[in-house]
This record gives sequence, C-alpha cells and structure tokens, in this order.
Amino acid sequence: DKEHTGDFHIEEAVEWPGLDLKLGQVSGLALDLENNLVVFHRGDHVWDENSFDSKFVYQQRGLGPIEQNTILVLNPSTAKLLHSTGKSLFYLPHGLSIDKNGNYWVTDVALHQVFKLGADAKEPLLTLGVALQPGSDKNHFCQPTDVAVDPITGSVYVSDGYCNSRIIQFSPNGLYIMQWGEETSLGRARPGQFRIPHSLALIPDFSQLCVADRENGRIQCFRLGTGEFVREIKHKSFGRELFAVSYAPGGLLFAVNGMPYPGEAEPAQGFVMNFSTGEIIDTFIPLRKRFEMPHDVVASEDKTVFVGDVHARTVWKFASTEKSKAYDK
Ligand SMILES: O=C(N[C@@H](O)C(=O)O)c1ccccc1
Repeated sequence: DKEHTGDFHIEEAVEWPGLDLKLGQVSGLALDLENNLVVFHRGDHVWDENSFDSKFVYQQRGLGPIEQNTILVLNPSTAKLLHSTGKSLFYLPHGLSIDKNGNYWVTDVALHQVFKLGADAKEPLLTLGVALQPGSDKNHFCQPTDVAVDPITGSVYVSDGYCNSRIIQFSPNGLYIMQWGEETSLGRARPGQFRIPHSLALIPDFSQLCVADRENGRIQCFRLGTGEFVREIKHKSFGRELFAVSYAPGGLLFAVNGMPYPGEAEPAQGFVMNFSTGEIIDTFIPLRKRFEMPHDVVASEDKTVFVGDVHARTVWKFASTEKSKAYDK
C-alpha cells in the first residue's frame, strides 16, 4: 500500500505549562544542544518610549543591569527550570542564538553590544561593540538585533539593527570581515535594503542567511560568505511587519509577523514555509491567550515550535498534528 499522510499542520501544545511562567519581556528564544528551550528575557526592565533619546542613547542606566537571571534553560516538555544565568549583565536583551559548541550569543539594544557567553560563564567570552555607545563603524552597533553563527566556518553574522540597516560578518574570534545592506530608500524597497533587520536564520544546507526585514514585512536571503542577494520571500498574509524567521533542519522555514495595523485584515500569526519554494504550508495562532507582539520563533527537527512574545511576556509551544493518514487500497 502507498501511504499518504495528511497535509502539514501544527497547533498549540496546550499541555505545555510554560504559559504559567512569570517572565519579563521575552525577546529571544533558542534550542540548546540537548533541545532544551533557552529563553532570553528582560526581567523587570521594559523597552518603552522613554528608553532611548533621539540619538538612540539608552536613558535608563540609573536602573543598573537586570538583577534577575535573563537566560533561562527550560525542559521543553515540562517547562521546568533546568538552569539559569545572565544576571547583572544586561539592560535590554534582544537576540539569542546558540552555536554548535553550546555557547550563547546575545545582543543588548541598550548596550549596543553583542556577547558570546559560555553556557555557565558569568563573564562574556567575547564582546563586540562599545558599551552604551551607538554607532555604525566597524566597532559600533546601533541597537543590534540578532546573531547567527555558521556551524561549518564559525563565521559570526550580526543583524545591525534598529538604527542601522546592515548585516556584518565577523571571524569566529570577532574580527570584522565585511558587511552588506543599506537603508531602504523612499518608494519601493529594493534587494539588500533594510528597514530594521530584526532576526536571522542561518541555513547551512543551502549556505544562506535569511533576514527578517521587519518593517518591509519580508524575508531576504543572502549567500553566506559573500552577502550576495539570493531571493526575497514575501506574502500578503505577512502584513506590514515580519518580526522573526527561523529554520528547522529538514527544509522548513518558520516566521512570525506583527500585530495588524488598524484596518488590516491579517492577524499576528506564525507561518510555516517550504524553504526551497518559499510557499506557506501552514499558519498558526495560540489556542490559549493570544499573540500580542510575537518576537522570536524557534523550531526543532521534530517540528516542535516555540514563540516568545515581548508584550504578552509568554512562550507558547506548538507541535505538528499529522492529519489522518489515508491509505491507497
Ligand atoms: O519595537 C519595539 N520594541 C520591540 O521590538 C522590542 O524588542 O521590545 C519598540 C518600538 C517603539 C518603542 C519601544 C519599543
């Protein structure tokens, strides 16, 4: 018999108790080498209209760094806290990713810096950028948003940022290699132009780096190592803002968009796409509570997906529900 499986579908795993966690603004998610869920959150700090002046200088240094542990390692099924770190280091956490050696790579938009942390190191192993100093040269970022590390070459890619429009490549030990990208000019957004490069997904199998080009409501993918534009993925159902993008081994690309603007039809939702064709094969929203500002998404090989939300201060879990299997007689 030839077996057909139903089309792909994911829905919220309502048995996941992670909704009860008391978290700060959840900005970044990653899966570690044991497939535990790692959450990067802001404890008692919030990013609001008063956080920065017109020159993007952080205004709340007087608060000191976040005293809570900002990096939480959770059991992906029970949401039990396995390990936590990252206290007294950060002011406004943003992006998080984990390299093939299990090191954490994070960005802080208040410090305008990127850090490499050993899973249990208290002090960063590597620091890029100058604390609290926004800029756009080789040694300064402006509200850097995410980091991705190539598992084959160890190259480090940084999406920089809310107040810059570029992707920078560094060597494994943090030497500036090259950059690409420019501000979106008035009118149509052209390839290689950004309006908040907000999240990165590195796809080793295809040697591509995909960027959530947030305010252009699109994903742009580039060739690793050269920064050459490969293609854009954009759908009407993304609406105006596309916040995060993530790749799961096996060829699926995941994304979350922003809340609809007044009058827009499309709700905040998650998307599952076939990486090769760029086509949407499923969309998802929570059954419990609702997306407010879905900010990061991460997916494992078995199609378990987690979404972190900055305003809802929540992490939802989604799992694939293989539809009914139909058999040819
Ligand atoms: O986008 C914003 N924040 C999120 O991305 C986030 O990372 O919190 C933001 C915009 C205006 C004012 C304050 C915050």
